[in-house]
Amino acid sequence: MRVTLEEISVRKAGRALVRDLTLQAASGEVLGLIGPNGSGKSTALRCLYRAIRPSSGRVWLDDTELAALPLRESARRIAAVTQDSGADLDFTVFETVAMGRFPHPRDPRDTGYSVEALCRAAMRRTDTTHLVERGLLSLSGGERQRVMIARALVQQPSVLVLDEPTNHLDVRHQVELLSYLRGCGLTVLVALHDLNLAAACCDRLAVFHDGSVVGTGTPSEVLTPSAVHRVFGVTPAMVPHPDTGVVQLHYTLDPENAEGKQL
Ligand SMILES: Nc1ncnc2c1ncn2[C@@H]1O[C@H](COP(=O)(O)OP(=O)(O)OP(=O)(O)O)[C@@H](O)[C@H]1O
Repeated sequence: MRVTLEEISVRKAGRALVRDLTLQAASGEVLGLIGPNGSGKSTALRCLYRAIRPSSGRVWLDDTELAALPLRESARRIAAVTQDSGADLDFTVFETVAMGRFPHPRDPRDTGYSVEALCRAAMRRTDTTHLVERGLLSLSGGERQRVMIARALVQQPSVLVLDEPTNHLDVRHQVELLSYLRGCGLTVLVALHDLNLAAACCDRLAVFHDGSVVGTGTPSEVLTPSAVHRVFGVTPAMVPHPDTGVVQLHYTLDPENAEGKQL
């Protein structure tokens, strides 16, 4: 399913959070959203999973305008894993994962077995089976994040939206998740801060800066030293990955640079 954000603007308290933002992910493409803190990545994704309504512009799923779809219908097509997903849900892991079926009408012939099988498969994929009886609130940040990804998979969407899905994950689970995203065949829009993971995982990247998209292209087209310096204010060294050839960034830590700067 193709996803298009067309000239989206979002205004809050008299300020534009994103401005005239246009973005397209082809069907089955993994599109990475990268950019500094506050550049508008989450705001753009929120318009897609309908947590906020754009002040102007349109969102399309193939040729259907998102705003014309009932919420439940769009929830069948789009699953979102957000930065704060599940932070306040007092349910067991299994109950939480099973909530992914909520947008789907219940088939009267469904004995519950197929839903359970779907949940078990999603928990196996996200390495959360051993947590099945645990309360969500008792989990670590990374465990909870993997449970929320399992819930999104159980939704069986065509479009997967993930906002910083790796931020609590250890390196093994980061690699497993991003490997899954690369091969899953769904249209994926994923905001990532780690540019090396973004380069390894994504077919194309959209670079956000100050509420606008300032560049799109393959990782090697977009991640040039000058572009990274312009947008992020750091100058990395670039080397190709020895096995895949994908561009990788290396940073030099310079204490001189930090003097007088506010973090
Ligand atoms: N509800 C809101 N009211 C006012 N300003 C907001 C609101 N939500 C977001 N913003 C502001 O909009 C800008 C874009 O925020 P957004 O969360 O989209 O950025 P981001 O690129 O996802 O950042 P990060 O990488 O830090 O997650 C920021 O300056 C943020 O403070």
